[in-house]
Amino acid sequence: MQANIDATVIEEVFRKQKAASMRLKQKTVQERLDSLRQLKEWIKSNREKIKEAVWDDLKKPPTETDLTEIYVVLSEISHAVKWLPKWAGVHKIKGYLPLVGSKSYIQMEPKGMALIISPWNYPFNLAIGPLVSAIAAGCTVVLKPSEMAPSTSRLIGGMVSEVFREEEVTVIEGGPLVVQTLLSKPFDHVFFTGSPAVGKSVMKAASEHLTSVTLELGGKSPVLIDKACKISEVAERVVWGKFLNCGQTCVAPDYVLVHETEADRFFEEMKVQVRKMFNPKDRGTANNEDYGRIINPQHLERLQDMFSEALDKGAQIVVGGEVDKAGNYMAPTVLREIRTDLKLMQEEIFGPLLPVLTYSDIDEAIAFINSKPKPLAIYVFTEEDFFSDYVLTHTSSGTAVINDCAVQFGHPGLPFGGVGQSGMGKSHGYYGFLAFSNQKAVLHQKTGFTPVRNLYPPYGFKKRKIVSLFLRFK
Ligand SMILES: NC(=O)c1ccc[n+]([C@@H]2O[C@H](COP(=O)([O-])OP(=O)(O)OC[C@H]3O[C@@H](n4cnc5c(N)ncnc54)[C@H](O)[C@@H]3O)[C@@H](O)[C@H]2O)c1
Repeated sequence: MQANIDATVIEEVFRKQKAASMRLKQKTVQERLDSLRQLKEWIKSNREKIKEAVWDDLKKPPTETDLTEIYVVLSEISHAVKWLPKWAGVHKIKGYLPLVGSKSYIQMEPKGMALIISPWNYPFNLAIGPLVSAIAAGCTVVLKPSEMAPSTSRLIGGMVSEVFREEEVTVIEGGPLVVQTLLSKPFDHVFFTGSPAVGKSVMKAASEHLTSVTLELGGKSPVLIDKACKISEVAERVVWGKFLNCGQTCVAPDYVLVHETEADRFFEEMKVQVRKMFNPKDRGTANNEDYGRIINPQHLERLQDMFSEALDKGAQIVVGGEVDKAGNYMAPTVLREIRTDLKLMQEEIFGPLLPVLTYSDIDEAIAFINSKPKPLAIYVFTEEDFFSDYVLTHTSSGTAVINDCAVQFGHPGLPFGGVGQSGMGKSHGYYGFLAFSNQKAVLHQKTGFTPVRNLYPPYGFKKRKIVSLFLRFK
C-alpha cells in the first residue's frame, strides 16, 4: 500500500506489474481459484475490522455493512469460484459450412494489467467486486480506492498485501492527481466506478492508449408507480431502496412518479414506513444501527442547497427535513409539490432527499423519463404485466426492476451497469469476468484441402460461377 504517492513510485509499480503480467496471464484456473478462496477467507476472518473501517468513514450501520458490503462481495466470490472453470474454459463455436473442416472456438485471454478506480459510497464492495472479476480473469491489478473513505482504503491496502503478491495486486491511495498519473500509463483495461463527469475524463485519458474502459456511473433513476399496486408494500420497498446508505447509492431511486389517484395514500404510507425503519432517537449515537451519515460537510452542503432551493420554490415536506450539521446528519426526507426546474430534478441527488411527482397519463410519465439521460435503473411498481412491459419497451436504462428497488445489484448472475450517460460495459459474475478478458476468436484450419482454396485467384469462369452460386443462397 502506498500513500501520498509520486509519479516515480507509480512508474515502479507499473514496471513491476508489466514484468509479471505475462507470467500471471498464464496462471491456471486452479491458481486463480486459490487466490479467490484466500480473499474470501480473509474477508470472513476480518469481518469486524471491515465494519469498523466503514463505520469510521460513513457511520454506516454495521448490519448494513454486513449486508451491502460484505455479503455482496462474498456472494460475488462464491459465484466466481463456482463458475470460473466454465467461464475460463474453451467455448466451442458451431461449424460453418463455407469453412467446413475447420474448428472454431473462443479462448478467454486475460487482458493483462487492469486499473480499478473506486468510489467512497460502498468503499469495500465497489473496490473488491471488480477486483474479484479481474482476479478471476487472470489480470494483474492496480487498485485506487477512494480518498474520501480513508479507513476502508487503508484496510483494503492491508488486506491486499496479506493476500496477494505486490506484482499481482497493488493498492495505491490518493485523489485525482494520482488517478491522472495512473491513467497516463498504458493499462490494458480501466474499470472506473464514480460520477459521470469524472468518468468522461477517465475515458478521455484512456483513449490516449486505446485502453478499453468499463464505466460504472450514476444518474437519475426513476420509480414509476401504477394505479394497480399495493401502495403500502410499494412505500416500504421505496423507503428501503432510497434511504439505504442515506441515499448515497448509485441505484437509489432518485425521484418518484406516482399515479395521481394513488398519491395521497402513497404520501401517508411513506410517512409510516420512514418512521418504522428509522428511529430519530438513534440520531448521533454511536449505537445507531439503522441509518448512516452523509460522507462529509461538502456533500451535506450540496444537499442542503438543493433542499432549500426546493422549499423556496414551493416544495412541501411529507416526512423528514431535519439536518444536524455537526453530525453530517440529514433525515430521510420525502418531498411533494416539485417543480421540474429544481436542481433536485436536474442533478443526481445522491442523498436522502426524495422528490415525488404525480402523473395522470403513462405516456407523459414515459416522455418525462425519456427527456433525461438514460438512467442506471428504472423501478416499476405494478400488478399488471402489460404495464411493466410497456414501460420497459418505451424507455432505456442499464437495469430495470419490477416491484422492488436496488436489489438487482445483489444478483451475481445479472449483468450490472449503465447505458449512455449512466455507464458503459457491465460488471458482476460472468459479465465482470468478460470485462477483464479478451474473447480471442480462434479458427483452426485443417491442413491440406480447404474449400476456400478453390476460390483463390485467378478468377476464371468456373470460380466466378461458384461465387455467384454462393451469393444466390444468401
Ligand atoms: N454505477 C455504479 O456501480 C456506481 C456505484 C457507486 C457510485 N456510482 C456513482 O459515483 C458517484 C459518487 O461517487 P464519488 O463521489 O466517489 O465519484 P467520483 O467520480 O468523485 O470519484 C470516483 C473516483 O474517481 C477519483 N476522482 C475524483 N475526481 C477525479 C478527477 N477529477 N480526476 C480523476 N479522478 C478523480 C476519486 O479519487 C475516486 O477514486 C455518483 O455519481 C454515483 O452514482 C456509480
